[in-house]
Amino acid sequence: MMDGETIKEPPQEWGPTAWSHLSAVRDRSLLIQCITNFVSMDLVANTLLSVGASPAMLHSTEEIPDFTPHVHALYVNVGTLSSDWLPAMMAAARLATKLGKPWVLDPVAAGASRFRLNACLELLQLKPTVIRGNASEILALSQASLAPTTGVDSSHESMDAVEAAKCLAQASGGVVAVSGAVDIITQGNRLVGVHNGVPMLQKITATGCAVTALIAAFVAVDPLHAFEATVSAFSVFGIAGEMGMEQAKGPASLRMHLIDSLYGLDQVALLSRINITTALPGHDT
Ligand SMILES: Nc1ncnc2c1ncn2[C@@H]1O[C@H](COP(=O)(O)OP(=O)(O)OP(=O)(O)O)[C@@H](O)[C@H]1O
Ligand SMILES: Cc1ncsc1CCO
Ligand SMILES: [Mg+2]
Repeated sequence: MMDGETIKEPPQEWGPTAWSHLSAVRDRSLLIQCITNFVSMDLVANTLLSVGASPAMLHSTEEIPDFTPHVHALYVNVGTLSSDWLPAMMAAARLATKLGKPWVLDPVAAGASRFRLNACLELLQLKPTVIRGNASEILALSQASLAPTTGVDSSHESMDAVEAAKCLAQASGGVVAVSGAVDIITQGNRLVGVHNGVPMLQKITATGCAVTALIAAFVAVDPLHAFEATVSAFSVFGIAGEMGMEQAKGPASLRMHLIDSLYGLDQVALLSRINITTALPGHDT
């Protein structure tokens, strides 16, 4: 293989990988510190609880030295960022990095303001294990796009951000994930697409924040394989969305059935529904 060439992954391996990650998360009572936005706190906490993890929404700077050393992973989400929250995000991320704990960044609306973009760039310096955003956020962050985004929703398709994601992964040294109809996950010379999920997930606020929290839990069980953990978390969340949609009447009931489906997801359903590709249309892998 030539340097820089993308490795072709054997897709048949992903079902057992995702199942073993979900089983490990369920078995281990993982403590996940979440410094997340006000909109997402409820869905993030309930998503983590549904897979057996313990969410803790502690965001005071004063508590970080006592608490962060005990967590299995840290989740930082800048959705409702203000200047008084940034020091806690930075301190927690710095301590997690120093202690060798995985931490995951959700750069919500990264391009919406100079303040937010600078905050995200400062957080990037602290080497997140995984960065998960929508296409507009990843484009803004990788500075492939200098135009401001319109808000927290994506105005781009995830495929638009493939090259930006690869650049950001190389620059940051972490895993970069772009959510969308196809979730793109990349690190170094690896790249896969997760095709699970339903469009209605976009009609529930904070499902992106929730899948990032799930990634934090999955990475906590397997910090040395953050790429596999991230792909697994996306497929589990997407499958739960598909199964939830079979019972839902609209976004509000999908939110409820999504959580129930995450809680009840079994091996047979996961193995039969997982849909992962390694060759993306229009991208020569
Ligand atoms: N068109 C689609 N088809 C299937 N699944 C989708 C689609 N768009 C998004 N998803 C899924 O919805 C979830 C949220 O992704 P999305 O890209 O909407 O995040 P986001 O924009 O960061 O959301 P938020 O900011 O509200 O948290 C992911 O699990 C993603 O796979
Ligand atoms: C709607 C909204 N505004 C800031 S954060 C957030 C939740 C989705 O990211
Ligand atoms: Mg988001």
